[in-house]
Amino acid sequence: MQAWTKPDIPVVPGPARRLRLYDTASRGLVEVPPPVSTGGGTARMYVCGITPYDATHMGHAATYVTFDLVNRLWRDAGYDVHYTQNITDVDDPLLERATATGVEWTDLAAQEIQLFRDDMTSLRVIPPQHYIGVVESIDLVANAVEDLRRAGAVYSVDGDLYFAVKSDPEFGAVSGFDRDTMLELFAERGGDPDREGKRDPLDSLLWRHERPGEPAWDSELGRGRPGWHVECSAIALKYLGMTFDVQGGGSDLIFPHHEMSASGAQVVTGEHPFARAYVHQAMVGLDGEKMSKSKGNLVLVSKERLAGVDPMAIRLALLMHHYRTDWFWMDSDLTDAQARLDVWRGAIGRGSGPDGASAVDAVRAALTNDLDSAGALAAVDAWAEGEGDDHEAPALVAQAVDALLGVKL
Ligand SMILES: Nc1ncnc2c1ncn2[C@@H]1O[C@H](COS(=O)(=O)NC(=O)[C@@H](N)CS)[C@@H](O)[C@H]1O
Ligand SMILES: [Zn+2]
Repeated sequence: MQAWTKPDIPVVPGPARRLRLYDTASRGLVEVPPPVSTGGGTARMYVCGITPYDATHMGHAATYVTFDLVNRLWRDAGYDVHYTQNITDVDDPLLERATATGVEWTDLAAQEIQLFRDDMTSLRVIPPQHYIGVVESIDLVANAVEDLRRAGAVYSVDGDLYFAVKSDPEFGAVSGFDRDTMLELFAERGGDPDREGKRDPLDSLLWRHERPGEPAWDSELGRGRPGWHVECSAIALKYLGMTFDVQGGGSDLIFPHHEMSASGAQVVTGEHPFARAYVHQAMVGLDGEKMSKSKGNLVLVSKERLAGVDPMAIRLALLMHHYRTDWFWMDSDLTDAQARLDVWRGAIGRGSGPDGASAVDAVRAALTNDLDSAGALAAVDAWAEGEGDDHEAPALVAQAVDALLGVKL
């Protein structure tokens, strides 16, 4: 699937810093890639993509901007970034929305994916090298299910194929949740713990056999369509391989999705871990509730753009919040962000300013410390409000704000 236009990324002089991120699995900061990475000069990341409807709300945007910071910091440190992102362009919620709105599910997916591309382009998010839809990967996913079957991890319930979670000794290592929490979240997030005939209520659907009126594809597994989690195991394994550096997504994916995707890949390969670090964006809400399609309380990037809001102000509004702290979207954030943008643009228009190299290092220090974006913004604020006679500073700071924060001044 076609991704989107890559923004230009200036090279910023001065020493880069190594990135540490909070890893959900080990509940601590980890350096990614590890200092003596076996991967040489490459850094590999998989970020779960959208299910293409109601795109792109500010929760989606927060997630993709967060992992764009990781991408930018790795490039700043000289890594060759291998970035893969999927698109869940066939799944129950998409089919339900298409039926509810009386449109062909393929048309809904196509228009929402295009909207997402436009939004990502306007927010200057660097596109993944591999932007992979499930529909174009049916054989890849079916082969992964076949691999799981050969590993003895698959059984059938009335023709639907399930993953036996007990086949992965590492199951539970991603989330660290207790069983009750797992059962509750599994039921809330698309699982079917109470289905008759399952060996373990937590076993997850790998392949849904064809039902009348539902899309289905021929495969060695029979006619049907993929379950949700295995798609991300299969796509990450094909385009990144095992033990890539970062598996990213929102915190609502910790369980079951990232747990199951990791387990599936671990059983297919017999290796672990699937990812070195599992990194999660906290939830963005509106008026006291999580922003989500099911609630319909969405603030869309495209709506703000069409209303004439500068996408760089939207990006700054997102960066005002730490990625690991749940927050609520406020229109006042946008006003504050626009004001900050005006101050910064004014400051780089001056002939000189305070020492540029130390301001840039302060931005690098904040961002590489678990993406302390608010700290990075404060460092630029301090530079913009200061006085000085460093004539190279305005250009240098503008380059760093563009390359590291993704904000074009
Ligand atoms: N309110 C929110 N705040 C922060 N992130 C969110 C929010 N809602 C969704 N996300 C994140 O946005 C990304 C896309 O969400 S999604 O459209 O529902 N799609 C999916 O979760 C699957 N297609 C992943 S394979 C996911 O990483 C999800 O965790
Ligand atoms: Zn995923």
